[in-house]
Amino acid sequence: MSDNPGWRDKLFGGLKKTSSKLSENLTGLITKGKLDAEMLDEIEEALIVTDLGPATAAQIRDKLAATRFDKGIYMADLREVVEEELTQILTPVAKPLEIDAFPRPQVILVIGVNGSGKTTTIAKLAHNFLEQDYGVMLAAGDTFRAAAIGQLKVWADRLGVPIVTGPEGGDAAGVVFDAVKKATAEGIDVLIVDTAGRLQNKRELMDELAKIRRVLGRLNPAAPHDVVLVLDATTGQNALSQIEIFKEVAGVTGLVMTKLDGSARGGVLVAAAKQFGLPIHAIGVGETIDDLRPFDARDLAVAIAGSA
Ligand SMILES: Nc1nc2c(ncn2[C@@H]2O[C@H](COP(=O)(O)OP(=O)(O)OP(=O)(O)O)[C@@H](O)[C@H]2O)c(=O)[nH]1
Repeated sequence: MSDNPGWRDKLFGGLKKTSSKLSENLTGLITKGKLDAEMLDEIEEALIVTDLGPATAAQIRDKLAATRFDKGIYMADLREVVEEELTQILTPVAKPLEIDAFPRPQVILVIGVNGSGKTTTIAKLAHNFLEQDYGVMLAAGDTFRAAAIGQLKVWADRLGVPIVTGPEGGDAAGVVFDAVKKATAEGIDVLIVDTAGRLQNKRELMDELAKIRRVLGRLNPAAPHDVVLVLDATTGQNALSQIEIFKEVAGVTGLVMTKLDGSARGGVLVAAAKQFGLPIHAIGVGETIDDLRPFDARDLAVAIAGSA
């Protein structure tokens, strides 16, 4: 990935809202007294009302109970435990998208509700793969909206990568079929496929994704190699129900969370990791092409705990 020294500032600056929310909830609870059961309850409740999720809150409570009970506790101690536990939850899921499919191309289906940052994420992924010298092609599988096709075309032009499109309202599986054939013929390494994000009509979406899968499977039984769900951090707990639904309709293999710059709800990434254990490939920290970063567990833990 390109050297973009500003991204860390963006991540830490962006997650400031999340960490401040956590501090606000916790500061009032820390007194000079020793850590007792009542204080543990209050800390757990304060953690639950952030977006980290009840299971993470319970884990942090247990750790505090095991290591600090009946001892004096300060905000710095609490931050340290939060950072440690978040690192422990996030480390196993931090997995960049690797291009290792043989035969090529590796087919990456990108799914997510409209507005989640799907198109921008596709462009950012393409940019990252180009920087690693992979040949990239895009497929406009969201045939439902002309705007989606147009937007993806603009990115393809900007990046200088080929794109396969079909008419608005056309058959998405047909576009994907053409794209795989073309990508194979041209020796492309990575084919990134945009898909429709119509959760309003779950049945239709499920049918469409199933059809895309069938068509892909006919050309290459290993495809799609990745099914990446794009989630918008600002939607908070709603992101968790989206994972639930898309897992059912599309067989999600990994996550990208966007808009971690400036969301007070970034803690939801931890809740997602704890609840689903799906790989987290990358995070979006802004609107420009360089703003997709590989997911680093410790950085995120430190940024949320505010312990930097
Ligand atoms: N701040 C910020 N904005 C982002 C990020 N990722 C995407 N966006 C913005 O979010 C908006 C929606 O992004 P799109 O990529 O168009 O989202 P989409 O899911 O394809 O949405 P539709 O085009 O409605 O299907 C755009 O204004 C993007 O610039 C991010 O990581 N941070």
